[in-house]
Amino acid sequence: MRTAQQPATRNWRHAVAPGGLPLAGHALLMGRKPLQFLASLPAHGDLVELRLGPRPVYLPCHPELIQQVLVNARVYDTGGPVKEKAKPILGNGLITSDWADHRRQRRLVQPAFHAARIAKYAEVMERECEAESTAWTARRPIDVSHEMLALTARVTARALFSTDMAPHAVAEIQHCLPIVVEGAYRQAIDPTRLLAKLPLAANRRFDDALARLNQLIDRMIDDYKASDDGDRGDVLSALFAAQDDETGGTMSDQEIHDQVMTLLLAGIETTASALTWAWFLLGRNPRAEAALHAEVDEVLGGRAPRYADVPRLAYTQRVFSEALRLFPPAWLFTRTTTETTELGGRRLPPGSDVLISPYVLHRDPVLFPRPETFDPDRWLPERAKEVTRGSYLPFGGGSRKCIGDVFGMTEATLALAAIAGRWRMRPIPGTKIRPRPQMSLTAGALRMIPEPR
Ligand code: HEM
Repeated sequence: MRTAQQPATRNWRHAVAPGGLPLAGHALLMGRKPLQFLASLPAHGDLVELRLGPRPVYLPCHPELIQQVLVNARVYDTGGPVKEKAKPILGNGLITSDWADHRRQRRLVQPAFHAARIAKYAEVMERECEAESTAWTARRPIDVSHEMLALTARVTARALFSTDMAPHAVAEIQHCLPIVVEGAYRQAIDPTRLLAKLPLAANRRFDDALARLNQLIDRMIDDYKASDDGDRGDVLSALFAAQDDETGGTMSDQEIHDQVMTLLLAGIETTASALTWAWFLLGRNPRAEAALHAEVDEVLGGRAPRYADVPRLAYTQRVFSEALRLFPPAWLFTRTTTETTELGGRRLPPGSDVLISPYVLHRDPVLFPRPETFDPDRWLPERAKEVTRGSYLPFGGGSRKCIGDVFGMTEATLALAAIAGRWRMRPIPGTKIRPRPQMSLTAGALRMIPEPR
């Protein structure tokens, strides 16, 4: 019998995932229907072994085992083939650095995300959310995915670089980022590593978009260094000002470049995907939509939301938290063991790949009753305290927990409130979307009709 709360001494249940084939293992199942396949595995054990080709990989399904992996970042490092393929794109920044260097980098980048800086970035969020919510035409259908991506690209670009070059940078990022994200994902899942070398139009587009993003970041860095503005209140200024408490060291231009690229790739599509899912879910749940409208009307009384309103937009935040539970943008991430270790009573040799899937965890009926139901009030304080510790991980955990969690939550709360204050987002009957497990768990195009409220 599976239960959520179990003593540490219990006998963990191990299983090999069913359905493996002699050579391919579970690679075909993972390739075809990764979400359904992975979500079926907790029923088999607390730690499930699968094979992707010849390599065994491990999926811890119990929150306690997942915590063990996340908090022990030295033994469970971010390694393996996926990271090697990400390095030419992201360089050596927070996502790609190994354990020892990551600690130093995190000390240097963290100040850019302190509360006082977020308050400054929130001014950009307020402006951009207001601009987005006033740009639509009543009853003219929009692609919500496209709009949310444009919004989060503008917010992130302007929070990173608050200069006169911002409008150009925004357009360039909006154009290049989706191409780079899509290409990076294709490379990440290509076991042959040949795809990237073929003379395909898609590869040329990817190379061009990546080169343009790199040039843009270099120009922003040169521009900052040439100016004597000091602290402009943007992320770039914070990265230049950062000094390591332990060593007194600062970041080189190349390191700053790599962090900026990392922030662009980690911060834009994730928040946009979750916002898109939130609108999709609200469109199918009139009661939740009505509760959102009621809160926004009461707190804002018809004006645009401000950063200071965020704590009072509690239902709005619960809507976003629940969208993150059902459709966590980071649906799968990996760790690789750096030494022999033991997980759930099983010996893992060095170089073992471990998969962490917030999607699997968040849809486990043992952890979340009626897991498929969109119920923002799960996150009411009195109900949220019943949720098993470590079972809700939209932002990961341990020392590599998302550095942009508060940034993303603030941005999403302001975006939902600004739009819900003006519009009712009506679904178009017959519209079918399904989650696309790519770099983020995206929705693809989602057409909805904005109706004035
Ligand atoms: C709703 C939006 C977001 C979600 C769901 C999300 C999710 C995550 C998750 C799960 C991780 C951990 C991955 C791992 O452990 O391997 C992560 C890391 C990271 N995220 Fe986010 N993220 C979001 C928004 C943002 C934003 C807005 C930014 C920046 C502006 C950002 C920047 C980063 C960075 C730099 C890392 C690497 C942190 C490190 O290793 O120290 N994310 N994110």
